Amino acid sequence: MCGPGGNHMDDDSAVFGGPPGDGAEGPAGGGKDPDDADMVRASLERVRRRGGHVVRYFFAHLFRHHPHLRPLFPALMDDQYERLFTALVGVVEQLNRPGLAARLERLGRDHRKFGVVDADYPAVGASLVAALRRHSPATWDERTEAAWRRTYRSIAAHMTAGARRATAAGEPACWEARVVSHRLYGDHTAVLRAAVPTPYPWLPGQYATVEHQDLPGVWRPYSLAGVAAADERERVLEFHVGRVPGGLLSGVLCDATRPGHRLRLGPASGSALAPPPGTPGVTLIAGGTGWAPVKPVLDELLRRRPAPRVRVDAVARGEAHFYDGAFLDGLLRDRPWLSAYWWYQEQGEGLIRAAERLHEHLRRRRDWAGESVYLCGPAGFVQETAELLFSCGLPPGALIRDPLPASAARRGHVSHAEAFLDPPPVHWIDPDARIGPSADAPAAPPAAPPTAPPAVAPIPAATAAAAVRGRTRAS
Ligand SMILES: NC(=O)C1=CN([C@@H]2O[C@H](COP(=O)(O)OP(=O)(O)OC[C@H]3O[C@@H](n4cnc5c(N)ncnc54)[C@H](O)[C@@H]3O)[C@@H](O)[C@H]2O)C=CC1
Repeated sequence: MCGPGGNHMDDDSAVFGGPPGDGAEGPAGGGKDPDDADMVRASLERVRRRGGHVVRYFFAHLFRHHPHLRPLFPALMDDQYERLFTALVGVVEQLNRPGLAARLERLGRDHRKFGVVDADYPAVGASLVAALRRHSPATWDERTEAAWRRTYRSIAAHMTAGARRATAAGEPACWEARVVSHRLYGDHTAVLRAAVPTPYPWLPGQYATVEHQDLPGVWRPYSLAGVAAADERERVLEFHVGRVPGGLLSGVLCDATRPGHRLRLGPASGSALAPPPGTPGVTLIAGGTGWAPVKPVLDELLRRRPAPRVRVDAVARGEAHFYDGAFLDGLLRDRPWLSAYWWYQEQGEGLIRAAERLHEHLRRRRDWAGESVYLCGPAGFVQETAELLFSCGLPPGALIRDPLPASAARRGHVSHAEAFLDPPPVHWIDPDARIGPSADAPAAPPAAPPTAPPAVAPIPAATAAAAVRGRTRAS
């Protein structure tokens, strides 16, 4: 477990707020005056075009007046600017909406891993107001400033309340973990396992933010993979790390991580859990390392009695990219009734050819009634596949997926200003989506011994030729 005094800033969240301690004031973030939210929104809208400057000024102001806070942030601040502004925009857009209070409380809980304490909130709030004031000289007035101050007091009150509640409940700020195995597949994906000395509760489909000993302050979310029994699962965690070109943590986790290295983990989060017990049929669709959350979800489904009808569609760039093929091969050997298909492109084919093949197959399927679909992978793939499934008649409520990454919407933006004019949706690692396994989410069903296989969903004749069970090019 980590003690206080960590030095981190999350990837998807940011410290902001006013003086804490005077209690939540009405609806989250709204302050006492119902007009505050409108004033704050309008004020933020006016500086959006200069968002990059606002955030840089904010950090300069903060570190100048409170240099002791500098170590709470990573050495390299580059993407911190955008993360902070995105988080700020995300919260301001939700002012006075239901659910924001709970979101802020979870955010406060998660900020404990950075070493943030109650006393830091006023400093951050003051620098934020200073930055906003500085960048809206023509429109800033006393009423605007008062609205921001009230709003931040309310936000900070919810965040600090969440942090205090988690601490009082005995939840660690973060968990220490030690790498016990590391394997790099091809040049693209590392599968690593890490042991945690204390139980780390999580549910299939959730993720953890991870920090490596050599990159203090750089936290990134990774889905929790692995398929051991629940008690063991809490002690040995598996992560699948795809190399991100130019990425910081993924490079270290792929190339410079060895058994014995220390990691720190934030609490398990995420609401894209396995379909509820009783779901008759489930299609699991994974693109690339989107396989990581699908793996434990599949394991959970296979343990259910009666087991649902399960079909797996895994998509990758090439045969070599099925880094966990041996695991799926093993499942297929032991369960002849399980449907699992690999879709990949041949050398020389375009990146999305495999996805196109899968989509052709999905389009021909006619058995969507009562089916649930669990979908993970690259944002573009998830978005296109979801649209296709809806057009095939899958009800939106039958699709389980994480929110799309903000980076998907940022593609093509050349400046902060553009990104702020066309704000991204929240990252799939979205505080909104955070559910503490013990608090809000249903408990994982107990493991059951294998019994008779469920009925097999026959592949429609028209698609049989297009999808081959096992590790085969789907042409
Ligand atoms: N909860 C979730 O949704 C999770 C999402 N991920 C995300 O999945 C991604 C995996 O990356 P890699 O393993 O490098 O996968 P990748 O980039 O190798 O893509 C895998 C396959 O997906 C298809 N694909 C990729 N981009 C596409 C697009 N724009 N349109 C249609 N099809 C496309 C292609 O057929 C490709 O072969 C990462 O971005 C990661 O953040 C990973 C884990 C969980």
